[in-house]
Amino acid sequence: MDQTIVLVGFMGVGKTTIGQALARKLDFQFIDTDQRIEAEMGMQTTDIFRVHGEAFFRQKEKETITQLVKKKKTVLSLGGGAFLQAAIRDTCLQDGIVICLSLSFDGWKERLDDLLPTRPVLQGKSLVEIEELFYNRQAIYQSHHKKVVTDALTPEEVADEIIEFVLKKN
Ligand SMILES: Nc1ncnc2c1ncn2[C@@H]1O[C@H](COP(=O)(O)OP(=O)(O)OP(=O)(O)O)[C@@H](O)[C@H]1O
Ligand SMILES: O=C(O)C1=C[C@@H](O)[C@@H](O)[C@H](O)C1
Ligand SMILES: [Mg+2]
Repeated sequence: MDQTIVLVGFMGVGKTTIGQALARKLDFQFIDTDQRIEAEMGMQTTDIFRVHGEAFFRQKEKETITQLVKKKKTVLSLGGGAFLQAAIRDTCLQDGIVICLSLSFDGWKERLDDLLPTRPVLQGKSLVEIEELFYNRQAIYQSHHKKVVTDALTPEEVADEIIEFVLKKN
């Protein structure tokens, strides 16, 4: 099993944390696409949105993911909005194993304070608007090979469930 494992889901569901645990267990490389874009641009995501605009970020995100999903032995953690683009969904479903990480809104809300400063799409929104975005976004994450509900699981347990799935699949 050497195919790239792609983690998708809303901001803060645990893609980076779980992705790192998963990569360590599988001895795969871990790449977070937000971090990759930030390193290339030498700017934080919030500043990329502010200076260059969201459309610029989305284009960069598409180019970055299209290239990285072709790698082997990699866990790829996507930005929370990446699956808004059909081209990204298609390439990930074709070339990778797509795992959707899911969390209830109640569970997610507990992480909100940590996420707010660094997530441009949450800034300036009321809790009601954020909840609406949370539910509206769920449709795009339904393009996947496997969904894991993470509310009652530690990152290690989620990683183990993903490993069980990918080993069975191959
Ligand atoms: N299974 C879990 N149980 C408890 N806390 C978790 C779990 N997974 C992640 N967390 C915590 O939730 C927060 C958000 O996690 P993380 O940064 O990995 O999310 P993300 O999906 O990568 O977010 P983003 O899309 O915004 O980059 C972190 O503080 C992390 O420690
Ligand atoms: O959900 C989103 O639209 C985003 C999520 C983050 O991971 C970043 O990719 C960026 O802040 C946009
Ligand atoms: Mg992340």
